[in-house]
Amino acid sequence: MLDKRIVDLRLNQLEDPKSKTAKEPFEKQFKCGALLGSGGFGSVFSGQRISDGQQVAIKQISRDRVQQWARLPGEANMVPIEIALLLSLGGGMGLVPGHRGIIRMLDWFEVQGQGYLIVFEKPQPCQDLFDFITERGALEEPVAQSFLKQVIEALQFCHSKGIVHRDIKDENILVDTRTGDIKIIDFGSGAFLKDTIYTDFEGTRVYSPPEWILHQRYKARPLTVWSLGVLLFDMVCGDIPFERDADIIQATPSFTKRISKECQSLIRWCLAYRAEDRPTLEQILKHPWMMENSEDIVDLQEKSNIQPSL
Ligand SMILES: Nc1ncnc2c1ncn2[C@@H]1O[C@H](COP(=O)(O)OP(=O)(O)OP(=O)(O)O)[C@@H](O)[C@H]1O
Repeated sequence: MLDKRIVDLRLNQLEDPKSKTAKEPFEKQFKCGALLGSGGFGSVFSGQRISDGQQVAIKQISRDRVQQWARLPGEANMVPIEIALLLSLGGGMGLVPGHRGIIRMLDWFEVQGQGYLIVFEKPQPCQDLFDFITERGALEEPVAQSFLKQVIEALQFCHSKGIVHRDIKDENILVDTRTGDIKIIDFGSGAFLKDTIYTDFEGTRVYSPPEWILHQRYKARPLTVWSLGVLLFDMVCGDIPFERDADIIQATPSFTKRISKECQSLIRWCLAYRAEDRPTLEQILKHPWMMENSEDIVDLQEKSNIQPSL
């Protein structure tokens, strides 16, 4: 984890490579606050936009930890693939409309010689789904259904833009604890979508499918659907189904809570051993468990302890 003092120093040393286009430097536009979380690729801080006080999240990425780079159209320099993917997803910068289920990138900056800063919207109040489940325990099935539906709709949008996330898990989903709306974050392990085989993977092993564990090969869509099976199990049981490689390749989840037959059947379908036996995203949305009456959010709040505010 990076020391806050060092980060402050870094923020003070910022140079904006696009200053030719009269863009204000980072430190003139944003104030950096407390550490929100840190992981494989960097650290995320809360912050504020100086012009209007809007709450933001600032992700600091060290150059030496970037695994994948991409070239932006018309630019000579490479950028971390997370920036390229977020630009393709639109929403925050430029004119491309985004999707309500995907976090909006408000801006990004290069820190000369050191790395990058990405500024995101920060829903208020919000909590990542890992913390949400840790605090409240397993979710009621209607709440899990609402979250899964929103995640799938956001993923369909990503796929329609030619992007695969590759690291769907509870830590990468933000919950607006007032409304129950979710947003997918962290495209740092993502890629441009292709129909052929991938042989690289920087996502989370316990969410990865048997074909990756056994052969280090996978296709994007069945990998995504497997991770949704792990996520759905995690939501309704309060923890992930598999910890060890040996359990992943068995592909037989043991339910630790009383879960409806329909929900179990959907989880088992997503966690089919053979990639070709798993459902598509469209088939998941049409599964009988997903078609069960989803109550409106007021009802969800009553059922699930979603708090009016934290
Ligand atoms: N826009 C945001 N608003 C609020 N919190 C956020 C936001 N983005 C990230 N966070 C918090 O910071 C944590 C880390 O974010 P993120 O996953 O993007 O970083 P990372 O370095 O790629 O982490 P990892 O390597 O663990 O995936 C998240 O789990 C979440 O708690």
